Amino acid sequence: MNFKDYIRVIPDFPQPGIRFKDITTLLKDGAAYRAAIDEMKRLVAHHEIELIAGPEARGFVVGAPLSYALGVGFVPIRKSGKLPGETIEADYALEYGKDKLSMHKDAIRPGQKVLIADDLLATGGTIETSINLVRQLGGQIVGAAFLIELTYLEGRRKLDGIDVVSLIQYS
Ligand SMILES: O=P(O)(O)OC[C@H]1O[C@H](OP(=O)(O)OP(=O)(O)O)[C@H](O)[C@@H]1O
Ligand SMILES: Nc1ncnc2[nH]cnc12
Repeated sequence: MNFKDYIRVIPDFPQPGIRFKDITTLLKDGAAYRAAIDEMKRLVAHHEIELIAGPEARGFVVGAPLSYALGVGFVPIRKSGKLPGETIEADYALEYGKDKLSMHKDAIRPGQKVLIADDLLATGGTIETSINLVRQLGGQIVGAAFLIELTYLEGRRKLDGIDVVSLIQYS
């Protein structure tokens, strides 16, 4: 399946100059969505994974089905002010803005092997900060998996030493 055919590119969203990769066109196609998750599962199959962590909101629509497929837990990384328990937080910047991410302090047991999952790797700001939060809680990052990678933004550079896989690349 050519997954790129299912992604819609919208120019100048959410701000001028950004070519937004819209995954809703893939998500609404049941066969394509399932095939994409199955393929991501195949790409990470060599890792020993105990938990998947993914950032709100699109990281949930990739990370949660992947965790179901692998039979492991899912931990949400949320924008600040959304999680009800005690949290740790960190500021971050992404391709078109900045925000604050948070995790529950008891989300991860020290030493747990965690795969980070998100829909898209752009500058890597979101994932770098997600990884820092997971590590702060004692989690061991075993890899990072994305549906889409914007290779021209070189987000991988921020993920030095981490096995990064992506299903679709834009260069
Ligand atoms: O590599 P980066 O430059 O950090 O950009 C990638 C991030 O940007 C998008 O999230 P966004 O903050 O737009 O939130 P959403 O998932 O709630 O739409 C996307 O889902 C990634 O998490
Ligand atoms: N170009 C882009 N399209 C969709 N989501 C993004 N997140 C960061 N950059 C993005």
